[in-house]
Amino acid sequence: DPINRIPTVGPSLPLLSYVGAFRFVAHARKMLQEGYSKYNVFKVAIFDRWIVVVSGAKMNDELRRLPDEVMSFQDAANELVQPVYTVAPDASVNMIHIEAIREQLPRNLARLFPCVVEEVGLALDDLVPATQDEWLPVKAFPTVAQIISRASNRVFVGAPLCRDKEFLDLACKYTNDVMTGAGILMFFPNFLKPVVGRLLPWPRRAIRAARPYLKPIMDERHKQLSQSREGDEWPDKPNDLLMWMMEDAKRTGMGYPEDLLVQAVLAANFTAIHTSTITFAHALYHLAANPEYVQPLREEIESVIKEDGWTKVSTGRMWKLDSFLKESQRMNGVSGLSITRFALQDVTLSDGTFIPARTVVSGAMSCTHLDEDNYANAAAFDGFRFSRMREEDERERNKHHYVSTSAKDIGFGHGKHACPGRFFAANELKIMLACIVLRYDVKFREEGRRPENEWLATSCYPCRTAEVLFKRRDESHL
Ligand code: HEM
Repeated sequence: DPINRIPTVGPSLPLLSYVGAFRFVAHARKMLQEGYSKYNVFKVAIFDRWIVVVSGAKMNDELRRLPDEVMSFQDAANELVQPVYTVAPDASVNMIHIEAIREQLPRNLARLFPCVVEEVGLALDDLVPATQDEWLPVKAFPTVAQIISRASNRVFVGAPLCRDKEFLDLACKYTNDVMTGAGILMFFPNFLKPVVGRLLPWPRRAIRAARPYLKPIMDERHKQLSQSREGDEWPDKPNDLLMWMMEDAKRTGMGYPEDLLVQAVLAANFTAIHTSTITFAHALYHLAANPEYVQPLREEIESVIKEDGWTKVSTGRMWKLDSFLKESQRMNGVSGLSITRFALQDVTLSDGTFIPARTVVSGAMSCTHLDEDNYANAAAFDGFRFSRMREEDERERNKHHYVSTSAKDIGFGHGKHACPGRFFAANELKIMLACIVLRYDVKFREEGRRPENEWLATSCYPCRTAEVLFKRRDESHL
């Protein structure tokens, strides 16, 4: 097997590779770093396959440039997540939510911005009811997940459903179940995945449970849509992902595919909640552990809002806020890997490495982000690293935005398949961080100490049990 010629981190003999796969679950970060330091291209074992990992910015660029017919993004997602069994059977084949996330969501961001500001404010009122008198301990990770799912669903299905606690719990649980399902299937060889996949109960249960929440809304909209002619607007027509998908379905001759729409709403929740929750909790922990960032952030946010109000455009002038989130994502990320692809044919890389067809290949994200060749003092959190770069060099002014990607900066992937939800995610996370900075002081009980990240295979979670202490600020001067 030509894959044996690629150097391995961990044991490489057939049975011993399972030992490597177990080690990878607990020590992925170390093993990726070991491979990155030693090799241009290396492989690690997971339970059902090898993953070939490329090292460094140059190789990331080479990987992302390979066309879909050679290195496929979608086939990699299918192989690793098995979405037909873990996400939703129909929405994984007919991905109407991806089309809407790619096309309509970015176009509507400015119009939806005030809705997200309102929803985040209301969610904080409910979930973080801190006073000025004493510190309120808040279990940060699940609280962030609730806020993210509420704000995201404001844009996916609108109010009041986005405030329904049971619907949001369902969406968050579904997101975790998708990850559990994908984790379970990884233990089985390819020929058994369809058998075991069909036995996973969660997607079916979630689709059944979500239907009664969505059906009345969809029926009402369908009625209105049937009565309106192409191009006609009805007063107060909702402007959200569900509406865009329903219009698309009508336009493309699918009619009113009820079940597909329910699945697509859930699938959109999966893509948005998991990644955004992890990313925001990482940033919140940096803020709580590093109070020196609070004042400069407050000054920037307050002065921009005072001058120009709070809009998508004015938020673009909050360079420090943007930089803080980007730096947090550089240091932590959601995964040790990015730009993950599946070879549909044999490929020889520029360094001579031969990759046989049907191999999963990926870029070493965390190692790229912590490489001194790419970032000075890379191991240190420097919240205003990117805003300084924009200020110091005029030519750099339009680079280093949170949403920009490059071969050195692959937190949102890079190239044709770079995350299409990142423009929305960046807005949402900036609104959340700004609201928290304006309303509260935050800290950890053990001041200045950020809890260790929890790596589970390639996933890089912030500590999921940590409490952040919140105290409401005196806002009478605002
Ligand atoms: C901070 C939060 C987020 C992070 C860190 C993130 C990260 C990523 C990454 C690394 C990829 C793979 C890119 C590649 O391999 O080149 C991706 C793809 C994707 N993301 Fe995100 N994402 C986030 C938020 C979102 C949100 C909020 C949505 C939806 C509204 C979304 C929708 C998608 C979709 C649909 C894809 C697949 C793209 C394709 O099919 O080409 N993401 N994301």
